Amino acid sequence: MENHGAESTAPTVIKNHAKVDAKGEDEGQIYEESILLACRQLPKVELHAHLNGSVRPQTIREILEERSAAGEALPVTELQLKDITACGDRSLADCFRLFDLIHAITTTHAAISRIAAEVVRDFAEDRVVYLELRTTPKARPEYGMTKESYIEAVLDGIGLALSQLGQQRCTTMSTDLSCLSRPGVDGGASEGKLDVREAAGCTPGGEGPQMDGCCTAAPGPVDGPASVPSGGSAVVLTNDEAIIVKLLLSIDRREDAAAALETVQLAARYKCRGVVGVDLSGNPYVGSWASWSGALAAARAAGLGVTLHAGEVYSPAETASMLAFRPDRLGHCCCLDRELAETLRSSAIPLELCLTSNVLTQSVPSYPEHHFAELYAAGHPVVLCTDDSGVFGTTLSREYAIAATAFRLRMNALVELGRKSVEYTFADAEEKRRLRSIMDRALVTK
Ligand SMILES: CNc1ncnc2c1ncn2[C@@H]1O[C@H](COP(=O)(O)O)[C@@H](O)[C@H]1O
Repeated sequence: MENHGAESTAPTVIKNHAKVDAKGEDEGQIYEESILLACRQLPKVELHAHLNGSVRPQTIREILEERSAAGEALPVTELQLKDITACGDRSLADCFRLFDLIHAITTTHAAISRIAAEVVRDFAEDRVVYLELRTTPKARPEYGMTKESYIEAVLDGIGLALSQLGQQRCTTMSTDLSCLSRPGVDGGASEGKLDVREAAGCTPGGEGPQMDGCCTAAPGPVDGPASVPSGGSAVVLTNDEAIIVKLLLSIDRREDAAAALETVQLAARYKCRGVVGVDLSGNPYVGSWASWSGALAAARAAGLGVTLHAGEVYSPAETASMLAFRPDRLGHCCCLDRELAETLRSSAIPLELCLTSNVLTQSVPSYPEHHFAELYAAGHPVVLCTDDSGVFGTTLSREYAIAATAFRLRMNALVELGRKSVEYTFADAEEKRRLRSIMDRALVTK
């Protein structure tokens, strides 16, 4: 592996406060701010992000305020709210208790749409050019919600964000080139600037997204090379860098075979609306593989991508069954014995790796000891992802900055990581071509 080669005149060091508190100051040092800023300028691919885990803490507070103002009894106590909105070390078991609390708050179609819209905007702001968002469809009869209407609410939110992103790009062209400058998840240090060539592709009011089949923010006819950022933290976007968003439907491990099959059937039905695959997730201590394997085989037969959370805890028999199933991708794989690790390596199944999630939940002991290092060095296909950016207080750029520091990767190695990630997406051939060309330009200019 290579050195990242960052300049280091009086660097601002970002610390992981949870680790600082627990283990002393130096262990909290995880990257320099200059590296984070550089990572924010890289086009990136996010393949493992759970919708309700990516919710902004502020949104949770605001939804509760609205419910309180409407005279509703609140589903969480002050203490629980503090727990949800504080990012830090938590055991996996704590995480799943937290997700139940978040679900008790985000109960309505409006809340789900809002969260989906915000999550898409946050990833776009972080220069994610391709996002596969995943969520578990939920039926809540008391709120008039079916699994189908839940999916519609998510798609509405994605569509709203894409249309807003498209409008911001186009309407601001004539007046203010810094229109994409808005507070970011971690402080708003990045600014978006539009390439003037976009002007030719903009219609007054902007173009809306195409939610029927393809979820892309305002693609325009201009296809020119990316501008080289003039310095600082400006992110320069060109029209063909508009974020592409796809949806995966998750099967929760608490669900039985019938519920899992229902999710797969919904995913197949919503293929024409941007649903590209199915995920198996949820508390790894719950349920058994045999309950969902039939539904997952049906997903594959229906032409859907399949990705599985595997080996988040040590569960060798189940992990062996999952590897034998040969899904398109796997998430985590933190706890494998030597034999399983060898099977994984020879399978060449791409891995979605979530550094901060795994460290904070103590699935791996520290960033430098994360299995990313070994797999990356061995040339195994790996993709850096956030998992639950709201719950773990991270962004994809931050995960890249942590990887750059912990594994001593240069910027071009990170671009190459993003470029390879394109091959593991569930995007179609044309979308992959477009994404490859974005990555290639970044490789040349960084
Ligand atoms: C920390 N590692 C993890 N391991 C396993 N499953 C996880 C997870 N993080 C999130 N989820 C899954 O995603 C749901 C929240 O998003 P949605 O309501 O579906 O949008 C959680 O309830 C859990 O099932």
